[in-house]
Amino acid sequence: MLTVGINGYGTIGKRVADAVTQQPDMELAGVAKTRPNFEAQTAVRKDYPLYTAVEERVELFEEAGIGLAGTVSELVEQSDVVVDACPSGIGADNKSMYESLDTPALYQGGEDADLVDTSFNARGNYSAAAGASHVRVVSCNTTGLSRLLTPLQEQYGVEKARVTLVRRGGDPGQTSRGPINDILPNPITVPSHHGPDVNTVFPDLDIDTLGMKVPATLMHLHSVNVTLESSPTAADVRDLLREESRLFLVPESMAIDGAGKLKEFAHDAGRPRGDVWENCVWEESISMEDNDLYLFEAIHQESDVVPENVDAIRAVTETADANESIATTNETLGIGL
Ligand SMILES: NC(=O)C1=CN([C@@H]2O[C@H](COP(=O)(O)OP(=O)(O)OC[C@H]3O[C@@H](n4cnc5c(N)ncnc54)[C@H](OP(=O)(O)O)[C@@H]3O)[C@@H](O)[C@H]2O)C=CC1
Ligand SMILES: O=C(OP(=O)(O)O)[C@H](O)COP(=O)(O)O
Repeated sequence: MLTVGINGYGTIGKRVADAVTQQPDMELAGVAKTRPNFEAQTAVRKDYPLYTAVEERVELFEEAGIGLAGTVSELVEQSDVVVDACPSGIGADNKSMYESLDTPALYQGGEDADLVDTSFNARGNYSAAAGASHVRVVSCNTTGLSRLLTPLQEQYGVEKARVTLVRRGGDPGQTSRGPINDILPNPITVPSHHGPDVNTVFPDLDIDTLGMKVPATLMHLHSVNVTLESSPTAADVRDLLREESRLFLVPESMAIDGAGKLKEFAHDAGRPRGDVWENCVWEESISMEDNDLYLFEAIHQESDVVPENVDAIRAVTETADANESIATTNETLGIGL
């Protein structure tokens, strides 16, 4: 049984914590918070041992009537693996603590790639994380791109990928984010950070990316063009992608015209928090022009990295191979719409 601690209990951390509790080979050591807000209170309601991320703030929790199990270093000490889901840059600050307590750590996509031994995507490079001490689960967008490009590369070869990412401005709870009435090239420079980030998983893949931000919170949307090294039909590509467990091909018959209905579908399907762990590829959009593949896909930024974090825990501890881990994670979470 692997004991897993979660440091940073926000959008990503709380979802990873819930996912860990569903794994047959893992137990949650606890979660660390800096303050006794609604998320801390929810953790307590779920019986997750709560640790303070800042030692001097013990009193804040006491005043709020929240009992603490200890401090974050005690959480890390008793964990076989710690998942750092702190805001971008804080993971780097925490690295020395994980090292001093000799605990392997997973970081998220907001951290720099050079912080870690390897960046990680379960379908793309699972085995690269074997025995590593510091692993970065790539960002939501890079996770989505890696899942899509891996089967295309394996089956047809990728000559060049070009992707425009229409990014949500912030998550639903991030009230200070924007834009609220604009359409931004973001970053304005080309390529955006996503292409180089994909190269942390596939060093040799030729990919250019452009990013935008729009006034939406639900999902990101990718407009994808991949020049393949062979010329399958669109039907061939649909069949190939349909076989991928973390790609959901949105059928025309569902009449899902965008992220709003995708999220509604996820809620109707009983998904926790309306999470959509899979890339959502519109089946009708999959088109071939000579060697050029075109498609649209939507990525639920709050949740697609959650199964990847679970798999990365098994990858660093070498307790399962990629296929075993992906199958267990998919089954326990209920992945497959
Ligand atoms: N949201 C997204 O769409 C995605 C985010 N990521 C990446 O995941 C990481 C986390 O992002 P996200 O979950 O969105 O961020 P959030 O801000 O939602 O959650 C992070 C939480 O960490 C807590 N925190 C802040 N400082 C510390 C600290 N010193 N020690 C422990 N906890 C702390 C905060 O909670 P409190 O202070 O209340 O304890 C905060 O809620 C980032 O690297 C991000 O780039 C990756 C994919 C998608
Ligand atoms: O990693 C993400 O997006 P990104 O791949 O566009 O940087 C997450 O959606 C978080 O992005 P944010 O940095 O806009 O919160």
